[in-house]
Amino acid sequence: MANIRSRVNFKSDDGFDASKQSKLPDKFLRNAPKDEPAVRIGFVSAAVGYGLFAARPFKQDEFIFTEAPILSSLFHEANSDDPSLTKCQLAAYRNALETHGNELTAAYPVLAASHGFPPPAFDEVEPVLNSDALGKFLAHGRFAGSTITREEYETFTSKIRVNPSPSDQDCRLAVRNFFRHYAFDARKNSAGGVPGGAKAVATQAHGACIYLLGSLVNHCCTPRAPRFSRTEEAPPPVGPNCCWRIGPQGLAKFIEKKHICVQARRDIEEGEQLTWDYGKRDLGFVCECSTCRPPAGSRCSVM
Ligand SMILES: C[S@@+](CC[C@H](N)C(=O)[O-])C[C@H]1O[C@@H](n2cnc3c(N)ncnc32)[C@H](O)[C@@H]1O
Repeated sequence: MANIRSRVNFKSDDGFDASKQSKLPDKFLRNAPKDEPAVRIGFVSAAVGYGLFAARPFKQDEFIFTEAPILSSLFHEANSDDPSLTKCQLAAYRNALETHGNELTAAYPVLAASHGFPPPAFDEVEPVLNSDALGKFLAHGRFAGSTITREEYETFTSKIRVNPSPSDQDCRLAVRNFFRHYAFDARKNSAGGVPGGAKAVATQAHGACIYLLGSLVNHCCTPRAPRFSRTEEAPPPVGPNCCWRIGPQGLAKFIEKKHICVQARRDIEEGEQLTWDYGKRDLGFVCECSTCRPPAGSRCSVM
């Protein structure tokens, strides 16, 4: 994918060098995530796109991974039409493309296509998906590659429309939409909620962050409490299995400013998709989660 870097020629600096932030002195590490394969990227469906999957079992409350942002910028849903905000977001994306073009294009092919970069062929993208490239911002926990097959990738990317000659305005709109769906509010002590959430407030001091892996976690609706009698067997666990927080708080002193930390809400099996509840009423997409569409044969526990 050398063509991406050689074609990218933008100048800007969002001033955050994640690679310098990812190592902490041991004294700050309290119960940090284990440094063994934690997550892998996989394909959920053509409608949902990629997702993140457990590469090993996790116990309830276990820390899964901590990751520095690949890019950060300003974001405020209520002011998302403000040209100065979209200008900052575009500059941040272009800046990140210069240094991390291959990873960004592999992780977010739709956004790249809106900037005129067609999805790379599977043979080009597979080494990126399968190497540590997508896990390069992990401070704790390790990336275990991808399970995406050629067929899945090609089916997914064949539906992506490339804008052959995007204007600056096209690019700004695409990046704004991207921030709505992928950015996390990185205010001190933010947790739970939703990437690009309505409460996301961004000023110079509070950036909105995109994470190579963290931003690939999909939404799952929280079911209402299941009703079952004492004699009945408890239904299998459903609903979101993870939660997140950004920045140091509580006992998790190992979390750096602007780093996202992902934690298990309940026991998670190897291979299970990681999800959390975006918490928004208007999600901006038709929900395909396991609560709304339980797998065939499973008992619905939403009452
Ligand atoms: C934060 S991204 C998650 C990663 C995304 N699947 C991808 O491939 O880039 C959020 C986007 O993923 C899709 N998505 C996430 N959860 C979904 C769900 N439960 N049902 C349908 N689409 C979902 C929507 O397109 C949403 O805008």
